[in-house]
Amino acid sequence: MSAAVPPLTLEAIRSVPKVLLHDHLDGGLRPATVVELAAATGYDALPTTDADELGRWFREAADSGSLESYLETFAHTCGVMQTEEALVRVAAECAEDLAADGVVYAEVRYAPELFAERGLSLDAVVEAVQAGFAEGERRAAQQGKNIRMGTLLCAMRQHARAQEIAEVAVRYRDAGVVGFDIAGPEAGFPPTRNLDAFEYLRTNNAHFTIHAGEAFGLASIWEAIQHCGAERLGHGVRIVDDIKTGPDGSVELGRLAAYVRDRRIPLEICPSSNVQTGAAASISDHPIGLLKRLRFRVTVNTDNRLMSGCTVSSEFAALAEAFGYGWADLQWFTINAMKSAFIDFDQRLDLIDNVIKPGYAHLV
Ligand SMILES: O=c1[nH]cnc2c1ncn2[C@@H]1O[C@H](CO)[C@@H](O)[C@H]1O
Ligand SMILES: [Zn+2]
Repeated sequence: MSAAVPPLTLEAIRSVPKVLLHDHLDGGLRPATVVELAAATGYDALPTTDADELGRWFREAADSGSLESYLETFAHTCGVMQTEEALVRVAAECAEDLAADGVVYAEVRYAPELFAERGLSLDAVVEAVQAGFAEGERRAAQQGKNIRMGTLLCAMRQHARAQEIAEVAVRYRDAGVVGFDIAGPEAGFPPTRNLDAFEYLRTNNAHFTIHAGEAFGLASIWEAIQHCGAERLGHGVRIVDDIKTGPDGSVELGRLAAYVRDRRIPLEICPSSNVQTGAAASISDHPIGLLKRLRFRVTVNTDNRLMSGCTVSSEFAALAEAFGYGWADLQWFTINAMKSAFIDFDQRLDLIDNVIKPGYAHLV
C-alpha cells in the first residue's frame, strides 16, 4: 500500500464498488416518499407527516431491542406500497439510492403478499417492482452510475404461503428474480414449516437464502442449512454460539460452525440491524470481527436502510472504525458478496474482474 492511499472516509468509501445481498425493499424507502405516497394512496396511519420527523421515528421505533417490535414499523411502509405506481416509484428510488452509494450489484428482497392487501395480484406486484428496478437502473446509468439489480422474493414465516411464493419466484426467474427467502419473526416459526417450498425450489435448481440465527440461535441455523438446504444465511450471526474462544486467544469451532466455514456458506451480516434488534450489543462487540478473523464467508449488508439510517458505505465506515479495517478488507467483503450472489457464475466473475478489482486497484 502506498503512502498516497486515501483514508477511509464515508465519501471515499462511497466511491468504491460495493455489493449488497441483503436489503429489504420495504425497509429502504425515502421518508419523504413514505409521506407523499401516504397522501396519494389515502394511507392515514403514519405517526407524522413531516419527513424528517418520520425518518427519526422509524430509526427510534426500530431501536427496540427485539425483532418483533422492530418488525412492527413495516406496517407503515407496506401500508403505502399497495398500488403499482407506488411500487414502481419505491423500486426505482431504491436502485437510484443504492447506485448513488456506489453499489454495483444488489439483491433486494420483499414479500409480494404484503403488497397485495388492496387487491393487487402477486404477479402484478412482481411486475411493478421489476419495472421500477429497470427504471432506477436507467436513471442511475444516466448519472454515470451503473448498478445491476437482482430480486429475491420472501415468504413470511408467520403466513403459510411459501409454496405459492416459491412458484412465483421460479416463474419470474428469467425476468430478474434471482432467488427466494423466508423472513419475519423467528420465534415459533422454524423454517422447517416450509419444507415443501424448499424442496420445490431445489427440484427447480432455484436459489434461496433463509433468515436464520438472528433472534434465534444455532438450532435455526442448523435447520436452515441441513433440513431446508439454504445456500446462504440471512444474518447467521449466532453461529458464534458454536465457537469457543479461550482467554489465551485460542479458538475452537463446533461441528456446525466448522461446516458453515468449510462449505463457504455466505453469512449476510447486517451490523446496525443486529444492534437494533438486540442480536449484538454494539458494532464494536459485533461477532463480525471474530467471524472475519476466522475467514468465514462474511458479507456486509444494510437489512433496512430506513429503519437503521444506514447505507452499505456507512456500515463499512462503522466497521472500519470499530475494527481498524482498511481498503483490502472492504475489497474482501465485496468480493465475498459477489461470489455469493445468485446470478450466473460468468456474470459474477465479470463483475469481480472488470468492476470490483479495478475499483480497488489503486487502494490495495
Ligand atoms: O431482519 C429481519 N429479520 C426478519 N424479517 C425481517 C427483517 N427485516 C425485515 N424483515 C421482514 O421482511 C419483510 C419483507 O421484506 C418485511 O416486511 C419485514 O417484515
Ligand atoms: Zn432481513
